[in-house]
Amino acid sequence: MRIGLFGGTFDPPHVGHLMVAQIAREMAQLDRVVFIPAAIPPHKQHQDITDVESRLAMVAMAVKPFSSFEVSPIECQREGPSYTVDTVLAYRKLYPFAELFLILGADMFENFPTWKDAQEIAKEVTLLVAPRPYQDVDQAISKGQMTLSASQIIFLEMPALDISSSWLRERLVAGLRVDPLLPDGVWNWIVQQGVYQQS
Ligand SMILES: Nc1ncnc2c1ncn2[C@@H]1O[C@H](COP(=O)(O)OP(=O)(O)OP(=O)(O)O)[C@@H](O)[C@H]1O
Ligand SMILES: O=C(O)c1ccc[n+]([C@@H]2O[C@H](COP(=O)([O-])O)[C@@H](O)[C@H]2O)c1
Repeated sequence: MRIGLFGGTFDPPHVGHLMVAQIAREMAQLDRVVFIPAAIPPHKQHQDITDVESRLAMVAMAVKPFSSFEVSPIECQREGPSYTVDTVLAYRKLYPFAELFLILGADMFENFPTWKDAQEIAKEVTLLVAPRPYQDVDQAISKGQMTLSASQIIFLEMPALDISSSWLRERLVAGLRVDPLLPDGVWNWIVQQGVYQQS
């Protein structure tokens, strides 16, 4: 079994996330891609982040049409910062013989060496790195303080998609439409729940 783990804040999930997951699935022949919303993303200011139940609900809606995609609440059930090493080791325990992959954008790849127990993570997974605009991956590699062999990294072949949750949030808070860039159902849910309405 080949499992892709795709962690993120997903505040909100967008079509960029779905396309990255699709290309990862194709290029690494993944049987499953597991989207894992971080309860407390270690490198983000978490007081500004939408509650994890709402993000989990949005991701569940986003993956629904895709039979190989699923969402896991594993990081929502843990106390404290959502460290990827804990998630990877939990999956290793659940699936001792699976090939594990970690999907991440080039921005995250750049600071991967600073993650908690990055070496431990790198022992367990192959990294699937998606391009992001303005992010030079070669430079990211040379900046890294840890050595990853070429066989530990697969660069996803796709155009860099200039879509981010933060830009979508800015528009949502301003009351502007973003539905063309949201997965099916997510826009209606956001409007119904008033998730990004300014208080
Ligand atoms: N458009 C995109 N192209 C490639 N990778 C992406 C894209 N958007 C997000 N990712 C990757 O998906 C993972 C989860 O990202 P996250 O949920 O933080 O979305 P984001 O759009 O980067 O959010 P924000 O703008 O709030 O930082 C990260 O590894 C990130 O690099
Ligand atoms: O484990 C870490 O030290 C670590 C540090 C920074 C980010 N991450 C993970 O990287 C993923 C993307 O993070 P973010 O902040 O872009 O949503 C998410 O799953 C985070 O938990 C993990």
